[in-house]
Amino acid sequence: MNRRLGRAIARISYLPKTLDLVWTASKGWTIAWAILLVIQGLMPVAMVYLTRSVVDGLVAVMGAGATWQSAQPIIIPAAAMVCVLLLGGSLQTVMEWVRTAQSEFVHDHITTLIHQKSVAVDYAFYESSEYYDRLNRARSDASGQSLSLLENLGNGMQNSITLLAMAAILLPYGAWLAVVLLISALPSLYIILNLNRYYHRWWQGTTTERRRQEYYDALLTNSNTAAELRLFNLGSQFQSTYLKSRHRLRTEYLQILKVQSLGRFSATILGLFVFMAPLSWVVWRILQGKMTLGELALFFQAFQQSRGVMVSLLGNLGQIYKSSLFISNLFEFLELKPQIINPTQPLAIPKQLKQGISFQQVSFGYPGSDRPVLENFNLTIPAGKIVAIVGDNGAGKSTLIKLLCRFYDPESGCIQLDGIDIRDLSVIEYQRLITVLFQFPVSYYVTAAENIALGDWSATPSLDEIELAAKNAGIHEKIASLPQSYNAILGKLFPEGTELSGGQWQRLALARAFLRRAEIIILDEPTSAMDPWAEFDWLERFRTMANGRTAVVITHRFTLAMRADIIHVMRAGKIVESGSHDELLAQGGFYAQSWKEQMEVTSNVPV
Ligand SMILES: Nc1ncnc2c1ncn2[C@@H]1O[C@H](COP(=O)(O)OP(=O)(O)OP(=O)(O)O)[C@@H](O)[C@H]1O
Repeated sequence: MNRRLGRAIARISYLPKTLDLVWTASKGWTIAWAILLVIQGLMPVAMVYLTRSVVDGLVAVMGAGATWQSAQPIIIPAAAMVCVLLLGGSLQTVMEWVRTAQSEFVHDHITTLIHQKSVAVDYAFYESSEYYDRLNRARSDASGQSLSLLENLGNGMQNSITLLAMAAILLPYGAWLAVVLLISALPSLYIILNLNRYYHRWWQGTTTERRRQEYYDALLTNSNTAAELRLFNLGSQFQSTYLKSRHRLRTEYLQILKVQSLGRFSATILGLFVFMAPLSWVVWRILQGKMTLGELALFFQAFQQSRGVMVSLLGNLGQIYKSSLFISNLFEFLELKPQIINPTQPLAIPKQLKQGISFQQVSFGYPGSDRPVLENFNLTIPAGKIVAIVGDNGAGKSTLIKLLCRFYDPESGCIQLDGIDIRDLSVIEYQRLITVLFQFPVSYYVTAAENIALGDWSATPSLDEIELAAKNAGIHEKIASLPQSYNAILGKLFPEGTELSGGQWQRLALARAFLRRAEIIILDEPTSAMDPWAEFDWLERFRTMANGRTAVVITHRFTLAMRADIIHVMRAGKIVESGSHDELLAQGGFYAQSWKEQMEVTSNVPV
């Protein structure tokens, strides 16, 4: 019970934060919205008063005989009633406009916050399914829920204003009427809050399942999977998995809807019963001649409207509760704290590497895994050298790179750059020293020039610099042959885009690296999409770029590894052999054996 209360309070505590968020996103529109709310809140009360004046006036006219003179007192309240009705109609339109503008601003603000957080969190988050659940929950209609919360808060206030004013009107007829009205609301309130909590718990618990649906939807509709899906005839298989999952969620959701509808229906019936009691009392008073017909009209309108307002106030409270449950997901996401943080007093980054990089007694295992990938691991990468790391699948090569890029920190031991622990350096400045050429570089669907400029975007490189990088990487001719040359959009996602081959995308990535001019170059199977001739050409270009810089090449290709100054052979998280190509061949160990096998396979001739 205490825990439930604690959780409820924690969620309600997001309310001021949500208001702050909406306020920051759209100050002017929010003020306009608040003014409109107050005006709209007072309008029903005005209507009730005017109705009484009109009805009492009519009764008097009918008593005195209908003449122009006796009808005069009715004209002003009747005209005022028409004005209030007209105002109500036009305010509704203005309110819609204000709400739409406000929602646009709030949506953009929330999206910006989510984007900022997604970029700021550790890379490690992207390797955990829990993160995706959180992101999914945070994104799920966050702006809609914030505005719904605000709207319901506003409507709740508007309804409260109306209700208080109505209560004031009813008070002369007996305080018990207001009490009846309030008490009748309690069971409904309980039902509404519980239903919302139940729905949210279900929604939260099914996040992974909804993500699975999105995954299968993407498999069925994505260009990456289109070829294999057709060849392996996987369409019906994926569709059936998708539909099974949809069936489960749909059935559960419809069940919840049923329970919700029943709950709301019971609340309405209860409210109607409560309404009967005061109404019977009024009818009885009129029969006794203790109330006028105008008072009957006033009472009926006031009580009927109060009941309507009460129902909608309850709805507001339920929605506020529901939205705060959903918005808590957004704030929980925004509160995620990165583990890779800057030191309070970062040391100066070495201008040029002199000694190099060294892994010292590094131990590391992935979060949630009890098996370490590296244990007391030592490795030296001398400055200005090209070092290749070869090894079988799962040996830990990529893990090594992730540690070197500071995507993760070691559990023990350290990685040093010219003798400085990289944790003592500013993360951004340190990562600025590194260029990584991935096996599957990102294909940015922007222009060719922008694709290259992204290598050093903050320096706003000139077209000459971009062209030089493209020439160095051997992709200039291809770009120049496109009708719009460097302004050509690449990829097929957008109109008039030109698709490149895998090897051409890899060359474009090399051009980015040329432009970045980083001190440390990391290559993760960078030539996997190239034929041997292209690879040879690429390697020559890479050597030009790497000249004097420190490079780490991860590869299964021995034709690539053999060009490195030093080759390390990695197996099961350990370096088992080190040396130049010739030295390793002479050792006759694992490298020599693998070399022989690979040469036999590629040439089909025993070596
Ligand atoms: N994000 C992760 N979470 C948990 N375990 C992981 C993660 N990434 C890799 N591993 C595990 O760590 C071990 C080393 O993986 P790593 O990717 O470093 O190997 P690799 O040498 O690069 O392999 P390959 O040559 O196949 O790319 C493997 O057993 C793998 O299952």
